[in-house]
Amino acid sequence: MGSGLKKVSFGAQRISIEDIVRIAHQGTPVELSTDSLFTKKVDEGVRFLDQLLREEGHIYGVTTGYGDSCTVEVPHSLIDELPIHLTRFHGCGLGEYFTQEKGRAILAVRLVSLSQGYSGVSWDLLNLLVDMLNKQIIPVIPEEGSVGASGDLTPLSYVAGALIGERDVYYNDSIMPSAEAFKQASLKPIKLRPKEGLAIMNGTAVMTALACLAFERAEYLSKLMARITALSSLALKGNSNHFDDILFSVKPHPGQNQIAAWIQNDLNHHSHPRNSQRLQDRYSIRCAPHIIGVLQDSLPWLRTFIENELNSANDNPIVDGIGEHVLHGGHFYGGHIAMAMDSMKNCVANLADLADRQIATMVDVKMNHGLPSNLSGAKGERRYINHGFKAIQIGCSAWTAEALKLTMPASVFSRSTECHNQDKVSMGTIAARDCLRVLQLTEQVAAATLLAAVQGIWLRVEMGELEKSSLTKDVSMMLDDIGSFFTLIDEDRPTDKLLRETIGYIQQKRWDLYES
Ligand SMILES: N[C@@H](Cc1ccc(O)cc1)C(=O)O
Repeated sequence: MGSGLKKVSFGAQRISIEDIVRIAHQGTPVELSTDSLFTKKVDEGVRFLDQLLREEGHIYGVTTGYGDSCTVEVPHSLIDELPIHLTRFHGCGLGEYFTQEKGRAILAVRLVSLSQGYSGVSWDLLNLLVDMLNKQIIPVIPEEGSVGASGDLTPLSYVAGALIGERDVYYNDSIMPSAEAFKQASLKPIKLRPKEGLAIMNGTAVMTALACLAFERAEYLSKLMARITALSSLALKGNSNHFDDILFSVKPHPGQNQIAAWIQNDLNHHSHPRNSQRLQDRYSIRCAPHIIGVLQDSLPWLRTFIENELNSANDNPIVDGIGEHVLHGGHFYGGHIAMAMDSMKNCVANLADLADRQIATMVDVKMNHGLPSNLSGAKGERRYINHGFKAIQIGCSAWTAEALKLTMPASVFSRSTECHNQDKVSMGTIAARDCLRVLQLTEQVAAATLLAAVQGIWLRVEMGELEKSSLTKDVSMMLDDIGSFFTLIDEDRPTDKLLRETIGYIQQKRWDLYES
């Protein structure tokens, strides 16, 4: 995994969402930049912290307790032990464990923050993070226990713990103590220098990593829902006038117009009606650009929020070694990611609802313009015992309800915690986890609706009501490809494997949608 790919360089360039996604999915190798300003920042940060400690003997988080305990002075003889204690008392994470993929994203995102050069960490620490990513030694991190404002302290303590050889990691297809994995990979755990425990843990890496992974899935879903809408419209003998470019020129949301243009092309709609005789389709077809467009128009600001957080020194205190300042603030606060994730999950769940309404229309003879009940492909007497897409449509109702239920914003559930030191927190990590779950559920509804629309189109062709030759090249190619793993449902059969396969294809972005 990973070898042979172009390395992602940390320290000088801005890192993109796509860089993090590549590292997560493909294990793309990483390296530290040799840029002279970056090198100087790291060198000076380490030097300045040592000097300050020698000359003044007092630095928050180095010679004091943490957070509310900052008034506790730590005797110099115990300073070395302090960061180890930070990693250990935060070892209380619960819940499921993040997958290796997510773990890789988290490691990489923390490395982006530390390689801004404002955390006062050593080359040994940065190099070990790079080695762990390149040798695929990935901390096993529990998902729960972060309020997302004093940083993702608890989950990130599993990164810090792994670096010092005390926690479990995924390595070579098994889970083992990091000390053992390091031995097998000829690496050595580090001894944390003063402030390094805080530097690893005091930031937003977990929520930001999840946000990067969520973004690329949402971006694809937006396009996929445009294609599914076009296919649903074809299956339903819908009215292509609803996506007319003159119509959309009078409402200037660019993302909405992009979605309408894609659907218009898919429907081969090129002439404009003088006075349309056609009836108006239901909102789940007619207003699809207005619904998908909200996500499409949000993608640019979501990207800005996520990538600015990603490329920040989200740590406390900030160590400016060159200017010789230790600056105390709240850069571990994940408010932007919390808002991005709460907003994204709302936009995405609306797509689940949209697709759910489309499949509901296609299976119902009261609304589907002459398609068979439940889209069943059974003929003659066989029709009496076959139920087509009935249960799949019921499943969509369940997945959609679950997605909609999760749209409750997490960011409004701030709780005062840690003896009221952290009296306002972001809950961004909870928002990001919810967002990923909403994405999964929405991909499920999208897969079901995609298959239903394809079945509907095949039935229309069979009924002689749709000419294959009237379809665009892109739509035909996608239909042919889907035909390679999905055959018309005429006799009832279990469809769980087919659905899972289709969801997998969505997550792998199997279809190059609207790229040419
Ligand atoms: N995030 C706190 C530090 C902290 C660390 C660990 C804690 O358990 C609590 C607080 C700060 O920088 O101010």
